[in-house]
Amino acid sequence: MLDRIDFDKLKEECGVVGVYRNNHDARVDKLVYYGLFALQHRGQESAGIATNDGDFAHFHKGMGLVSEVFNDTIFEKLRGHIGIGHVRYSTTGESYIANAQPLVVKYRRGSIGLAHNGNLTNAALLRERLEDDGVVFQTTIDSEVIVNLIARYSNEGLAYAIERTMDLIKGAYALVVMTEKELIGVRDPYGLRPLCVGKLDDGYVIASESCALDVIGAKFVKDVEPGEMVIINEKGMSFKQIEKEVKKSSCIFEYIYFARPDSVIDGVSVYQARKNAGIILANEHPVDADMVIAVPDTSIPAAIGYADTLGIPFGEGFIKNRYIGRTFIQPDQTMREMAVLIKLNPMRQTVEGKRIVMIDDSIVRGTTSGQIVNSLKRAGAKEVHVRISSPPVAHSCYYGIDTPDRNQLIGAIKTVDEIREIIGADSLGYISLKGLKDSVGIDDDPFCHACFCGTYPIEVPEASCKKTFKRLGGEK
Ligand SMILES: O=P(O)(O)OC[C@H]1O[C@H](OP(=O)(O)OP(=O)(O)O)[C@H](O)[C@@H]1O
Ligand SMILES: NC(=O)CC[C@H](N)C(=O)O
Ligand SMILES: [Mg+2]
Repeated sequence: MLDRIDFDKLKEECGVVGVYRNNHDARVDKLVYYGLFALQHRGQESAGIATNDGDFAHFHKGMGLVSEVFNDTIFEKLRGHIGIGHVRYSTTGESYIANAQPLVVKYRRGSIGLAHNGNLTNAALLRERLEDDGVVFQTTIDSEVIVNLIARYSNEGLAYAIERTMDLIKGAYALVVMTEKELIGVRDPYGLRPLCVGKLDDGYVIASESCALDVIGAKFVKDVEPGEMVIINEKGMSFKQIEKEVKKSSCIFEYIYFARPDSVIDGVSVYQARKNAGIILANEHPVDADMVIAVPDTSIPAAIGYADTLGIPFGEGFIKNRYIGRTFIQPDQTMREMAVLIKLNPMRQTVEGKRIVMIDDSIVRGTTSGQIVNSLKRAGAKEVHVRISSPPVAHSCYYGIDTPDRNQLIGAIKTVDEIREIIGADSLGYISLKGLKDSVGIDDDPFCHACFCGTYPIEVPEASCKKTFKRLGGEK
């Protein structure tokens, strides 16, 4: 049997988009599609679009990339002036078609479509309670708990149902929810996952990142605030603050790695935050070298900031094969070891004989750094100094990043010097947590940085981990 290598270790986060057009004869299918296309970096396992024409819901979901899942025949049936879409990276429940989103449920009041980015920390418990009440689940994802609760409370309208549901669900969620009449977006009270709103000439868009608004010609209106709901219907767009009690704790990893650099999240340009991190990293860990290189693509802005600050030329040290998908079929163990090289090939022409500073955004298991430092040396680099624009990842995330068990996190089990030795670097420096926070530059530390410091904004009961869900779902 062929072996599969997972190239995307912590890559994705799920992306959501919702579009509402005032004219009931207008269609949203292509707008949702292009919005999802812009959010593809957030999830590559499955993609789906659900629309509503005012009377009926239509949907299509499939495994793979947005471009692989949809075609003209499928668009034919995705009629309607309201629509939502989702690209998935699984956090609770396996990656298979039944777990693809959006979820669409039909019941006596009509239909509810829901797309979720994030991860609930009490889904297992809520699911058990719902099952005790006779609810039957069709998927093993946490998001189905949310849609069930919304349906249960929907006798007084969608906004009320979501509000009631928010009293019960805990954890990370940025949702877009749709009925025959309206589109609602909501961000959890901690604001763990991003969500923003834009305006079209004839309607509105809600999306995980502002880059999705740009591609469909929507004008950015605002970020949805933590605990805030945006309600879009025939009366226009309105906002309602649901919860204010907790301290904002948005995921700082969005700035480091997840989000696209052309997005602006909570008023901060992701590109600028990454570049600032490079500048701060240069001040915290300078080194005498001939060339600064990035591990493409995420760390390019940080590498530019680092190079500019120390007056060292920035160069291209790797060529990235852009055609590698989520998994790569490997014939044998020897090829397995070449996996990272297939993705990132060093440029002998630029690195040979030079003292190189290699900037990457993070070290999680240490696989990438270990293999590419080695490959740079084989390509003739005289010295390789590694600088990382985030602190050591030493704690698992329960809010939507698929970081492995703690004992697989190299930052949790090894010292910086041990890691330097393991990856074969001549020196290794990580940005400090303070430096990272300063790079984003928002006062009062409105971030979750539990993966670095181990302080979790929301309690994480053992039973809520995804393994429990896999068991509940009877999966392998
Ligand atoms: O220490 P590791 O376990 O190797 O994880 C860290 C690496 O993973 C990510 O890259 P990834 O290859 O997932 O995606 P990218 O090409 O978008 O940077 C990240 O940018 C680091 O390069
Ligand atoms: N990465 C995510 O946001 C995942 C959403 C949801 N928990 C799922 O597994 O489908
Ligand atoms: Mg990388």
